[in-house]
Amino acid sequence: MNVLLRPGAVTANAPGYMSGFGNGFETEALPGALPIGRNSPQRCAYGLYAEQLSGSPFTAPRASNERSWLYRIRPTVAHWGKFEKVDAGLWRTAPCAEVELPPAPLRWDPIPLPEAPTSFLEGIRTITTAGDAAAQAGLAAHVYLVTRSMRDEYFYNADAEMLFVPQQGSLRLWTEFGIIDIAPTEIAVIPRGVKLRVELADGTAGARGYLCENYGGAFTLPERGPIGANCLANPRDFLTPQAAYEDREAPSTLTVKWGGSLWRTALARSPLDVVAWHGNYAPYKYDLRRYSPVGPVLFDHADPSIFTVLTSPSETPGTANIDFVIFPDRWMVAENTFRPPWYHMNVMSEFMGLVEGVYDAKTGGGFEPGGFSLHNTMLPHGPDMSAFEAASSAALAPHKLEGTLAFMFETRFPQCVTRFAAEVPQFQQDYPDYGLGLHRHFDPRQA
Ligand SMILES: O=C(O)Cc1cc(O)ccc1O
Ligand SMILES: [Fe+2]
Repeated sequence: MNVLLRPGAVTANAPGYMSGFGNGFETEALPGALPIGRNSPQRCAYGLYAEQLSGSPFTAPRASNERSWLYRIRPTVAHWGKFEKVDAGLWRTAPCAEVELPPAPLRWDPIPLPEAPTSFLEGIRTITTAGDAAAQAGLAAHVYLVTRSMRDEYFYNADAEMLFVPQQGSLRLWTEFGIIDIAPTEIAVIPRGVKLRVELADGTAGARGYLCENYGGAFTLPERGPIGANCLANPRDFLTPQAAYEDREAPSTLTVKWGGSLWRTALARSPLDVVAWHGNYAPYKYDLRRYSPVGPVLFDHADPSIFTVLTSPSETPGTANIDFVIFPDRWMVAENTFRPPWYHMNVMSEFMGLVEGVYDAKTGGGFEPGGFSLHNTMLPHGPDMSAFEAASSAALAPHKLEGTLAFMFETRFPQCVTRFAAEVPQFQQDYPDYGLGLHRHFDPRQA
């Protein structure tokens, strides 16, 4: 197995990563900490405890069976004090029908970082929820705002797997499995039940990004079908951290998101005490700039599913609980084609964000990096007037879209807007009208 250092950061204390999507990894921070050829020796090396973390039912088919074995200073149950419910701030969980808005396309300006010191746990702002967390179906789409690191504060999410999409500022995720550094244009996935704390990277005063809580089937790579064995997101570009542990005695807290609420207990030590682990249930990161898009090379605009990075399957084939789709740099070459997204209505609902640049369907302003939009189930949407007028009269030479990165959380479920999102000043009151400006071009005398 390849062991890689973070590209561009080959220093003695740079976290190390292992390459590959969904591999059976093995890694140890002390020599000999990992039992060889067995999971549960009578006594583990260094006096460690063995603990299994099951991300799928024991009996799931091999292709979706996920578990890891963790060798830790104490088992998780020894970190288990009395939990008290704490204020979840602006974090919401499906089902959450706080407000009812008329059906319309919705959009928001970027939400600024707060002045007050705000940790990752305090800085979650839920924008939409969909499905039902207890039924293990659906998602929540959030913005996170971070201006202070979690130090002796630890967290795990029992409700959902978490997909981080940084938009501004870098984060260091200290997880039970090792350390993950992420910056804008990268993503990280933290599986359900994995403990972590979220730090601002050195030199980062504040960080903002998008967070998708996936209540359903774990994210996996989409099938490539006739595309074949290469392109889109290639498995070797997914990086999982090598084991790293904290042996720290200090007054600490552990917060657990369980059943839509936050519960907290006091601890006397860090629970990130995993010295070695093996298995295929582990956090990972991926640089979206390594995505190799495949698209129309002669004419027409293909469905955005060609740009799927990760998919959370449902029980119905082809009907995703969530598709995570990106719109990265790429050449536009289609002949005699309206190249931006077409006007359409979709049974899947579409939450979109913009990491950087300009999105080709919205060139008239208003969809800014850090902003986001919601085109809900079966609601009409498409290019704004500026994008339509330019694209329908442009000379169709090959043209490169550069410095751009939009993304979509697309789900089979309708998305409910939270009260926060409906009342925040960044909610664009006039966006529902953007289509009204599209001119009539119809002339029955001219084909
Ligand atoms: O609505 C959007 O902007 C996302 C989108 C992009 C695209 O190229 C085709 C369909 C689609 O929903
Ligand atoms: Fe769309």
